[in-house]
This record gives sequence, C-alpha cells and structure tokens, in this order.
Amino acid sequence: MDVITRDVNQFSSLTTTPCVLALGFFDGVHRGHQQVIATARRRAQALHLPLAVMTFDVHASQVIRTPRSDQFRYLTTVTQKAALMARLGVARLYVIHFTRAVAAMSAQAFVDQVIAPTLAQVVVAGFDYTFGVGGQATTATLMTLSRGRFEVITVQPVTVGAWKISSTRIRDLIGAGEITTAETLLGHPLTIAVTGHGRELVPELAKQQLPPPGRYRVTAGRHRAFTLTVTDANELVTGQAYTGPLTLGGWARLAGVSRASALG
Ligand SMILES: Cc1cc2nc3c(=O)[nH]c(=O)nc-3n(C[C@H](O)[C@H](O)[C@H](O)COP(=O)(O)O)c2cc1C
Ligand SMILES: Nc1ncnc2c1ncn2[C@@H]1O[C@H](COP(=O)(O)OP(=O)(O)OP(=O)(O)O)[C@@H](O)[C@H]1O
Repeated sequence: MDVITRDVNQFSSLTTTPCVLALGFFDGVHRGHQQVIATARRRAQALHLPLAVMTFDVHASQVIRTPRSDQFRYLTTVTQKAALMARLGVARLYVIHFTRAVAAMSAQAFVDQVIAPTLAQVVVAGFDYTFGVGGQATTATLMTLSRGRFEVITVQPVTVGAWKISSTRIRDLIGAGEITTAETLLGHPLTIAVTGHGRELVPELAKQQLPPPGRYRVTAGRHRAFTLTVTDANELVTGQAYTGPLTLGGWARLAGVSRASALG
C-alpha cells in the first residue's frame, strides 16, 4: 500500500491513475468503516481500478475549537490506521494535513482541489459523511458537486441493536472499561501504540483513548504478556522497565484489584 501524505495545496500537482475513493476520518477503522471500504473495494474490483482511501492526519475537532475539543481522544495513530487499511486491500492511502485552511474550504473547493485530482471515478462514503466549511455538504450533495466527474455511492448504516457503530461510541466504551464490547464494534482487538521509557509506557498519541484506571494484562507482540497499571493520572506503568516502541494488545482487566492497591 502507498501512503501519500499531502498538504492540501500540493494536491493539484498530483499525477496518478484513476481510482475508487472512500472518504472519512476512519478513527479505529471499525466495522462501519470496514463496510465503507469493502463497498469501495467491490466497485474497484469490478472496474479494475485501485482502491484508495482519503483521510486526515488530525481530527477536525482539534483544529476547529468547540467545547468538546479538550475531551476528544483518538483510537488509532495514522500508522495503525494504515496497517488496518492495508489488510482491507487498500492500495493507496491519502493522508491530508488537516489545517484551518482545509476546514475553511467550501465543499465545492474540496471536491475541485482535493477529490478531483485523485482522478476518482467513484467516491464512496457513509450515509452521515459531512465535509466543507461548517460540515455544509453531505454524501447526497457530493453527487451535485461532482459535476459528472465521478459516481457517488452512499453506504447505509452498520448498526448493532439500535446503535450506529461509531468511533465516538467505541471511545466511550473503552473509557468505561467495556473493552470486549468495544472490540466487537471495532471488529479487531484494541491495540495501543506506546513507547517505553523505563517503567512508564507513553502513548504515541498525546490524546490516546485509554481504558479507565486499573490493572490490566496486556500483550506486546505475539508472546510477551505482562501486567500494567493505568493510573488515575492516565499514565501507563509496568513492573519491568522497557525502552522502545511497543504495540499493546490483548487488553484484559484484572478483576478484584482496587485502585488503591493497583498502584501499590
Ligand atoms: C473541506 C472540509 C472542511 C471542513 N470544515 C469543517 C468545519 O468548518 N467544521 C467542522 O466541524 N467540521 C469540518 N469538517 C469536518 C467534517 O465536516 C466532519 O464533521 C468531521 O470529519 C467530523 O468527523 P467525525 O465524524 O469523526 O467526528 C470539514 C471537512 C472538510 C473535508
Ligand atoms: N456505522 C456506520 N455505517 C456506515 N457508514 C459509516 C458508519 N460509521 C462511519 N461510517 C462512514 O465511514 C466514514 C468515516 O466516518 P467517520 O470517520 O466520521 O466515523 P464515525 O465512526 O462516524 O466517527 P464519529 O463517531 O467521530 O462521528 C464516513 O464516510 C462515514 O459516513
């Protein structure tokens, strides 16, 4: 898979072959996202075109300040997103640098200056995708804005019970310690990218969604299982010192340990 990182003003210089393009932020690459990408993949296969996805490096809420911006937490780093996308058959991942200038673009400008230069023949997005300044445009309006340059496919909601699967809901579940349910909605195990600095493991993302304070068994790589503590200050502390990058999976809460003794 090719990862193409771009500032929005570099886009007009893109020369590339046509593609089928899926649009969204895709934090967590959950089962709803997987449906969007699978829909695009089927169309790409039928048309013998490469499957491409366009995402942003930074979430919109971190650029456009709202009362909820401070509470926002990420599920996946760009690297994790890219690895999950590669497994779904994505050939080309566009990572657009999301800035105030991008947020201020009209929907038509975004279509003309960012989507069209990818030479997308088909654009696929979910039923609730919005874009353009103030989130002005939807998947339905995308068809008009395409001005005949591409076809638009809208993916219907993937739900569990009455709920649409969403990154927001998965963040809330992880934050509430409902890791198994979160993983069901994700469609893959929860993994958190960290770097060991002695006994502290520092998440790669400053704003990483973590499980609540407590003691957990985790795995790093295929075999190494160990315990760690998520402290009340949201720090990850292990018994053994380690230096370097780790991907923590296999999250299981150790039952019957109170917060106070978990820190001891
Ligand atoms: C060109 C462009 C401009 C955008 N401008 C805004 C904006 O002004 N305000 C906003 O809340 N979101 C803006 N967005 C973000 C989307 O509308 C959408 O709300 C955002 O991706 C939310 O992601 P979420 O569903 O993961 O919360 C913009 C997106 C694009 C592509
Ligand atoms: N459950 C779902 N069913 C179908 N499409 C979905 C679903 N969730 C997201 N999508 C689509 O996937 C793309 C990426 O969505 P986005 O990154 O906004 O995820 P989200 O889970 O809706 O996030 P948030 O909870 O922050 O709103 C968009 O095109 C969106 O419409």
